[in-house]
Amino acid sequence: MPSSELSNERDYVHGLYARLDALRIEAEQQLEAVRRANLGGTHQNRSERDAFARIYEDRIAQLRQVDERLAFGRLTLAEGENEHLYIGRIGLRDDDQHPLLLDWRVPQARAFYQATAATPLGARARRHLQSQGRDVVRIDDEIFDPELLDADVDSLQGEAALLATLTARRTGRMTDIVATIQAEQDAIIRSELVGTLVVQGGPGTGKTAVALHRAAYLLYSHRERLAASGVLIVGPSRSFLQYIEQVLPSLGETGVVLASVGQLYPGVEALVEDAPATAAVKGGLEMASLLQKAVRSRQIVPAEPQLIEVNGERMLVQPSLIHSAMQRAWDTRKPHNVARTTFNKAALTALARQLAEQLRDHGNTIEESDQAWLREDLRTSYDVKVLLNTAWLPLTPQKLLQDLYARPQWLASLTPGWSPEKRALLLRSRDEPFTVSDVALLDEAAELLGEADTVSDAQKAEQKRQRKRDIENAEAAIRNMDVEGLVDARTLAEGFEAVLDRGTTAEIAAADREWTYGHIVVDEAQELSPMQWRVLTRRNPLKSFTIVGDVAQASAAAGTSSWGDALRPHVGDNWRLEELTVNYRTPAQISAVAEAMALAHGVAITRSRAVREGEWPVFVERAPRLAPAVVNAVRADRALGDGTLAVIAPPMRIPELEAALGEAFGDDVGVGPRGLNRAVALLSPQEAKGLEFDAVVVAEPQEVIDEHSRGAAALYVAMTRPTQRLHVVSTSPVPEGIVGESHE
Ligand SMILES: Nc1ncnc2c1ncn2[C@@H]1O[C@H](COP(=O)(O)OP(=O)(O)OP(=O)(O)O)[C@@H](O)[C@H]1O
Repeated sequence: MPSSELSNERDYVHGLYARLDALRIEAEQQLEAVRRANLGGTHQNRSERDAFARIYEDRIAQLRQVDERLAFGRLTLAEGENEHLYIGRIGLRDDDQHPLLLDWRVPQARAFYQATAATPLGARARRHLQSQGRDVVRIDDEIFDPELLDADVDSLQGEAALLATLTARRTGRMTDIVATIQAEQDAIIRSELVGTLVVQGGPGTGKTAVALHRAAYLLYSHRERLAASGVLIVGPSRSFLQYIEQVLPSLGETGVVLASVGQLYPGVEALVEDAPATAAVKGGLEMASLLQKAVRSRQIVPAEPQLIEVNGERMLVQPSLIHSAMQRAWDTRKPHNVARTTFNKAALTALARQLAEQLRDHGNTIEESDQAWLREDLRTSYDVKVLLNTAWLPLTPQKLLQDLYARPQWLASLTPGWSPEKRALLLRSRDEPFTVSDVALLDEAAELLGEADTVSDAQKAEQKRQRKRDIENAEAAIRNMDVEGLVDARTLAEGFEAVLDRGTTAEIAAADREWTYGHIVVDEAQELSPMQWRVLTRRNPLKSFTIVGDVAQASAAAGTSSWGDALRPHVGDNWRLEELTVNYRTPAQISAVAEAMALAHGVAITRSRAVREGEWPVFVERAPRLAPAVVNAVRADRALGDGTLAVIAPPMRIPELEAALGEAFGDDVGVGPRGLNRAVALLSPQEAKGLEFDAVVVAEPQEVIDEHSRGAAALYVAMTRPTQRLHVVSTSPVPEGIVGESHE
């Protein structure tokens, strides 16, 4: 390759950086000007100024964030004025609005990711630019037009650029892959917004990466539609969210709600997992009808007539009076707490009628106009309160669930077909914290119970009106400040909200159980239980989903082994499937051992092609005592190379390993999500889901398998986390399929 080509690219990219710097300086000056501007002292003016200041600050931050790998590709098109298109992390134009760099998400950039020699999509050649700091250090070309050169085109694009990324050391945080997105991945990222898209692929095939880039792409290309409703990204655990949270800002996207399945019910943060058998029961659809029965059973018609006293007058209330009032409430088909208002009104009217008749019978004159005070007497009567509350008590989801778990007789009366053992799985004391599986049940209960008061509805309506006013104000401010084009009114309005502490769309959405999102991305979706799917479909009535996962990795007891089965109750057969087939994470030697183990244990894995060979074999160590052997394995690994390391062990083994590793490596060791910022993370297979590390030590593999019915899948997950080295340490014979070398 002529070196002048490299120096040409270097010059061009330096030009882009000059433009980037100029834009940043301009934004800094504008920020200064806004801060200095004397807009008068009104509240509105101040919030406008602060919102503008925020926008400039965000813009400056964005321009700084894209400094690394600003431009990474070039497409050569037909000869002419725009022969070369440069692709990068953001779009840049010169002073005459002529494009200098295209944002990776614009339609013209598609060819950069998808062109092949067979279908060049209008491109004659593609060039990958690799940079160090602001300098281009290497270029890789693929030629599609034989006129330019006869070349052997590999099916993986930009091989050198890709391999350089894949072998780079991991930091404990995921990074973006904009520069090296592969064709099969790009097609998924740009797939249309509507409908349900399922992305199936083995470990390390880039499902998470693709899901996050798709979120960024959708927010960019459907901004109008999605900015107001927001995008929800659901992951399996807090550690996973911590791992991915940096990726979206680096893609220029912030208007996204990230939540683990334990955080989907506002106000409850569930961190504890149930034992697998309990999780399986709680995740099953029969819980929906159980909760429905539970609510209904709290609407109680008394068996006997009830004697009450109202202002000295004794009344015998017949069960039929209560039943008729209930019927009126049931006819509304409203949730329990909302229908209760109808019940109370109907019961009070009937009681007032009965009281009036009784008083007349006792010789009093009761006019129509007296009905009002009779009702008031009844409403404030202690006996009436007790009578109506006993029949129809207002309930919270938390209380309903706690009662259900803490009252064995009530549970038994609701579940005549269940065995005592099955019921025992749900029983627990009232003060135990809610678990991850409880979150979907709380949500279901909230749906059945409804809001007891309408204050929140009023608040929501006011929030909506306020948002509309904000947008109108923003439009006016944009006209006044003469900055049309820089920012749209919605973004500025978000700025007002943040400045005035009203919360951004994302914050409001996260706090509102009834919020409906424009799109939901679900990662590790194979782990979701049917009850959890119900929560997500309620949050997404348009059913615009991106669902990524691997049914072979399903290790949760209530997870799924078939997308059709999992999705049928929610979207029927209206979903489309895409598959990813290339493993970018795990070297071939490690994948082969993990796959052999999985196959030997009947796990129906999706085979994938590993993109690279590793430098090391799989290390397998049999030892009499676990903790010292794990410490040795960590030491042996550190001698081979550095980078991030995780010890993945059955939950029961974590305390002894924490003690031993802590003694050997001190503060370098962190347990659970905290470990992601340390040199050595100690995790359960559940916590390791979706993550990756340079090296992994799997402790007691047989115990991982034996732990529950899907233990082999959990072990498969653990063994497919490393990007470089895998060590297996065991005090018992290693499970079938695992072969390797000793450290010695
Ligand atoms: N096109 C690409 N260019 C560079 N790196 C990539 C590419 N695709 C995937 N990767 C990298 O491969 C690794 C695995 O990707 P990711 O975590 O998205 O896989 P996954 O399919 O979600 O895996 P698992 O099912 O095991 O959780 C990540 O480090 C990711 O950045």
